Amino acid sequence: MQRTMKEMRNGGDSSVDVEGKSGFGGGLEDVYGEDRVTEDQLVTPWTVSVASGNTLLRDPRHNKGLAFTEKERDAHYLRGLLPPAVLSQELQEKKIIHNLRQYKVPLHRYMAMMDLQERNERLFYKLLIDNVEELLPVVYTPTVGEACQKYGSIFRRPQGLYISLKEKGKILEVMKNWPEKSVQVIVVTDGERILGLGDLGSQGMGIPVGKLSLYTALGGVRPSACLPITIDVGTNNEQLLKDEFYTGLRHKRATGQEYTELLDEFMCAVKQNYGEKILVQFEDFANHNAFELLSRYRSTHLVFNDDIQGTASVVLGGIIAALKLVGGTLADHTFLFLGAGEAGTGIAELVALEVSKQTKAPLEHTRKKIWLVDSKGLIVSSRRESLQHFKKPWAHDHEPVKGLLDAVKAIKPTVLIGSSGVGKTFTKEVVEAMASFNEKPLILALSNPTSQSECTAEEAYTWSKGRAIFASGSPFDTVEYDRRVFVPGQANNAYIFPGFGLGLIISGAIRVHDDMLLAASEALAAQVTQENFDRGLIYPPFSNIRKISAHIAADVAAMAYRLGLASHLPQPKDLVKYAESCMYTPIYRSYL
Ligand SMILES: NC(=O)C1=CN([C@@H]2O[C@H](COP(=O)(O)OP(=O)(O)OC[C@H]3O[C@@H](n4cnc5c(N)ncnc54)[C@H](OP(=O)(O)O)[C@@H]3O)[C@@H](O)[C@H]2O)C=CC1
Ligand SMILES: CC(=O)C(=O)O
Ligand SMILES: [Mg+2]
Repeated sequence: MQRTMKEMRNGGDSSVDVEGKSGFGGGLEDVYGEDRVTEDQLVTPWTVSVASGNTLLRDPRHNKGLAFTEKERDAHYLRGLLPPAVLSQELQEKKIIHNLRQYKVPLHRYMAMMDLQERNERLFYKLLIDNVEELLPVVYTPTVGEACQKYGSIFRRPQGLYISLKEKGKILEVMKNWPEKSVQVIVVTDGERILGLGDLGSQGMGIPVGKLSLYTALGGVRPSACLPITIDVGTNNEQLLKDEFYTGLRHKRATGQEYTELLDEFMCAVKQNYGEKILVQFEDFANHNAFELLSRYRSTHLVFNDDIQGTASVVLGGIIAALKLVGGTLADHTFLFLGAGEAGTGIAELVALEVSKQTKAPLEHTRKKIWLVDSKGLIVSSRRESLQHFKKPWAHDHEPVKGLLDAVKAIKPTVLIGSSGVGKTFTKEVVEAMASFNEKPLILALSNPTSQSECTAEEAYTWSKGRAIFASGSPFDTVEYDRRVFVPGQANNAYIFPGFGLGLIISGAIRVHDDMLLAASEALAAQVTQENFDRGLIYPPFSNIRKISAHIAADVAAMAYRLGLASHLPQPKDLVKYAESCMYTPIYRSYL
């Protein structure tokens, strides 16, 4: 139904003249009952369909704040609703970054960024893209971890879609409540393993929201195509269950059939609502569900587990690049992991796969140079019977070894990878041992957030006497040691998933294949320049991430075509250019 502008401004009812009528307490008449209505009275919430005037200013997707031009102010009933000054997007950006820098507490910066995202989406993304190295630690790890821990008390406006056990049997209906119809990527969590912080239940929503912000900022996927979802089956976090501000279901986690049925209904609804090619990224599920979900849905849906597969791809990319610094081929190296869960075994398997492809040796053989330590010690064959299925391939013949230090001394790895979620586990003795038999030990402390990092950059460089090649999951500042400046890299799946997802979307891929992960690793490694290597880096700087993502997307898409998994035909000639041309840019549009 077409409405006049006056109707829209008056809330749609042309018979109501709001102006001039006095009401309660000396103000205007409470025409819509907003002041008097109680929760028991029924009121229909509704909104106008054409954004103009105040509605336009309150619509984050279209709001430009003071950047609305004089003509736009006239055309869209904005006169008087804004102060007279007209500010360019660049000037707005300058003001916001200045304001952000005044906040000394990282969580306050996070909240200011979330407010901006809810107020002016394009300005939020422009700011994030133009200041990516500065703002990534704010909207992503480490600050997003603290935000999730405190989500209940900082919660203002809901972001993303909540699907809880209460919605069982009507998930498709719930999904239809989401306002966007052309969704291409869903990031979903059930909140059970949020970074290295454990079970945060429904408060895990910060993670899909943060990851999808990166899909847009780093990978150029349109914000309207991104849907963050949290599945709430309860929480086993006693503190949250007692917290009066907790936002989720207040009972223990559902497991077994109840859990499986809910997830199954969810996965069916996703396809019914958004079609065959919707990408579902599983994020921060506990490992007892993560492997199972991936294997259940990988042959029926376009699914990707970021913690298992994205992490594997980013770490393999870093190791391939690091060979330029440490020497040898991938097959020459020996790997030891602290942590044998999603990240640890995911990386281990992809490294073994790449070595197998390079050397033509069978996978069972290439796994032999990869060792993992879990909370019970080195994974060895005598433990095989009691091991979870994803650890079994790594149970090699060796006498039992309890702690990490003894494992390092026994295995003598050239590459040490932390994926335990437990901070401070790469002790001085461990790093010194690595440096005692490696000229350039490669040390990756992947656990997030910073508090859970296996060691700091400073510790890695100092304890190895400046010889370690180091990267970590959460960022560390540069370190000065022995009058040299060391720049630690960030080994984080944020390098991979935005470009990887873009590659799947632009090729119309219908399934994810391991060869696509290998293609992404190689594309990432190829982006490391000699200048980066000269500074000891094994990852390119995040400031180039859009270009990096375009290259990753192009190579992932090329692999999708090669494997016959692409449905977007014909294949574009120049996939890098095509990927770039598909990327969302957040500059303001003209509304004239
Ligand atoms: N940098 C990045 O891009 C990424 C980083 N991560 C980080 O990696 C960490 C682990 O994630 P994920 O693999 O999914 O978690 P999981 O829970 O799947 O695995 C954790 C593993 O660590 C082991 N572990 C726990 N405590 C100790 C200990 N004290 N000593 C030795 N081993 C221990 C566990 O042993 P057991 O099996 O015996 O319980 C388990 O094998 C998290 O901090 C996460 O933030 C994850 C994904 C990406
Ligand atoms: C980075 C990431 O995905 C994690 O720490 O879980
Ligand atoms: Mg994760």
